[in-house]
Amino acid sequence: MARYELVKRSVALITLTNPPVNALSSAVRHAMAKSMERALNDPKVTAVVICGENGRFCGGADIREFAGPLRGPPLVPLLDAIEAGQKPVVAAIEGVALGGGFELALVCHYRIAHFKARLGLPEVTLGLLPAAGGTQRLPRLIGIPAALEMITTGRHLSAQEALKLGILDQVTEQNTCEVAVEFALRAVGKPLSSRRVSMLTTPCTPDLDALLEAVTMQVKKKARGVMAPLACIQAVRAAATMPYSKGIKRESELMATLFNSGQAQALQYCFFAQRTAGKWTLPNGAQWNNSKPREIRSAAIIGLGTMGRGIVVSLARVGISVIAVESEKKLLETGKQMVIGMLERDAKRRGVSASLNLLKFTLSLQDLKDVDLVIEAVFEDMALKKRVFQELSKVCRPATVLCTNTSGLDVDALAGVTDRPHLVVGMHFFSPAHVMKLLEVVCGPRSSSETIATAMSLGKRMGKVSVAVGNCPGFVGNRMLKPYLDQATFLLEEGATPEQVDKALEDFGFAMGVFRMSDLAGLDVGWRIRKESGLTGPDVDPKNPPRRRQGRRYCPVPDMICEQGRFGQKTGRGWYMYDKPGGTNAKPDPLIQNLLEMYRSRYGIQPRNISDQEIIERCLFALANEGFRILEDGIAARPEDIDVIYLFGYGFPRHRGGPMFYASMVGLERVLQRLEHYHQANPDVPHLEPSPLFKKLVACGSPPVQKWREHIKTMHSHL
Ligand SMILES: CCC/C=C/C(=O)SCCNC(=O)CCNC(=O)[C@H](O)C(C)(C)COP(=O)([O-])OP(=O)([O-])OC[C@H]1O[C@@H](n2cnc3c(N)ncnc32)[C@H](O)[C@@H]1OP(=O)([O-])[O-]
Repeated sequence: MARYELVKRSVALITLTNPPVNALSSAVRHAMAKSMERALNDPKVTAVVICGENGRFCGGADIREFAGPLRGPPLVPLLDAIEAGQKPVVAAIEGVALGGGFELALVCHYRIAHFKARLGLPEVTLGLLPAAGGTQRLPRLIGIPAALEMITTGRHLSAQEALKLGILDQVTEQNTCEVAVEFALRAVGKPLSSRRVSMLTTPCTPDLDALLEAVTMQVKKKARGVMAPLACIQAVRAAATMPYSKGIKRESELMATLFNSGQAQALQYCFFAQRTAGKWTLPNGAQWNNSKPREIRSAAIIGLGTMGRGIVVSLARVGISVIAVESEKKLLETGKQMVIGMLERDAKRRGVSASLNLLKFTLSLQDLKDVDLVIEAVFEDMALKKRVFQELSKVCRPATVLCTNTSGLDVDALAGVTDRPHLVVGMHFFSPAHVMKLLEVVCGPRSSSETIATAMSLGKRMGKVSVAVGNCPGFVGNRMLKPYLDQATFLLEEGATPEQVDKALEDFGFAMGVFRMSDLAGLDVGWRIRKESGLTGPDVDPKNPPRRRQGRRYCPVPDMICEQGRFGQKTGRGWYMYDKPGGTNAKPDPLIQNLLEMYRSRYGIQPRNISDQEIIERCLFALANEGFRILEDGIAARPEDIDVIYLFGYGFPRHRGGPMFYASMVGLERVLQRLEHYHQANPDVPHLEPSPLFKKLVACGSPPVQKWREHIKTMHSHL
């Protein structure tokens, strides 16, 4: 857990050995404490160097240990003892120094880092604050403004930036440990008092109150309802206004409040859920660590609409050659100009040169004969997509992987028209594809494990959070959206307004309420799908009772809105009104208010006051209920996968953990009761009927999310 060696006859080299990130587990803290004691007591030792094995200094406290009681020596006294020691201690930072790892570096008297190292205090992203002295030492070292920014955002710094800020003493391109040992030898005998960061005086910040106020407003706006950044600000204020001994107490009080909060649990759950999602597994035993992905050097995108353009950019910026195909010259030219502009802006932002030489634009599918992988991103029309896949079968070499970016159509039906169903897989990107992190990899029943591995690995390479899901209408994300959207429109019928529903959801933490989000996405897509499935339009049987379709409650208000040409932001009118087509500033529209009033009076609906609690319960419990059905049907393998999809694709607030985690935090029994209550009032809304899996989990005593998998026995796993 920590290796102790004597090098150059007088330097104690202490190496943290806790792969993969040398987290400060209880065993590591114990070994560190013993090693430090030995170094400080050994007269042969004149200086100490601390480093981490496998090119990684330290990833911080062991997050897995947060769930249980504290075992082993606490971190704070251990760090204090290092700083107070009479022999110079040098941190040799390679890879990462994050969280407690960064705080460990801060108590060392000197810090040397490899030029590729990254440093930071990401505790805030886990719902915590740097409570091993970080909030008190860092402001003393680099001043309040820079420390505040680092601590409240959790941003990782490059070694060069850390050097400029005065965090590091030296950055090296050579072997960091060897450089640190030489440095330590030179430091022997030099006075240490000015190197003990806790003894420094925090540099004075003019207009401290105004700065703290401005940052407070900023974090409140960015992360509505999130506690940790606010606690971080209070802790940093203590560094500016209190002596170290008092500041450290304040830091620890604030940490205690955060540590036991539901928000910290949710955020830590998200950290692990994101990593769990990458570990896909199929019933036949194939999984992430035994299936080899194909190497993808070249790809083709068919269709240069919004999605296609974003996908081209995502591929080209990670160095993959892309052939972009359109059906008409004009569309090709427009798409080309837009892609080039997007790539140039992206490259400028990242300070690199745009990889335009990787792009080729063509009108001919014949040009795709040698590519490794194709992603079809044409209009959402099954007949059109089938034609494209048939054509691809003829044109592409037999080993080319064929992917579809459909947002909900049957991937296996497309596989069926090709000569290689095993090489067909869904890659469902989210709009805008070069920005949104989520990728649903849709596994058809015939997709081979190698094909799935290839799509998952390509997603990772593009910086996406990829989640493997089964093939059913809407897959996971869009399938769950239906009950959520239905509940929102039913609430309008019953007396709510779009702005009231949105406000309740935004106060809950969503970046955007459901109606604002629908306006952004465009209302016409859903309208077309409803028309195609006979829910609205001329094909609806006139004998259908009003507000009912296919034996279920149905709200026609979204259709009425579309019939007026209100398709959302793009037409300047939707659930809200905007200054102009393409405008983003949503304002409540009196016309919508009138429409709702007329609609209610036409159907004799007496509007009632609807509480925010009812809005949240009906929208989010219906969402989670569909998640249980998805687990039952084997479309998602784990609740973590569903949560990750909602966090990265649908703006679900991270500090609530995702719909499934949120349901477990509220208490499954309570959610079940509320769903039963709403279902009784709406027996014609099947989405409100609690799923059998949900009831089973409650009957089993509502186990924590991580244990649900043991209770899920799907008849047919689609994964
Ligand atoms: C009083 C105390 C105050 C201090 C508080 C803190 O320090 S709070 C902490 C502040 N520190 C942070 O917030 C840093 C959190 N960590 C990271 O940001 C990244 O892991 C990374 C940048 C270190 C490496 O990225 P990468 O893409 O190369 O690798 P990867 O991300 O895939 O991880 C590999 C494996 O390591 C696991 N694991 C990782 N870290 C920890 C941990 N601290 N603990 C336990 N486990 C950890 C991770 O789950 C995964 O496990 P799996 O799935 O294989 O079983």
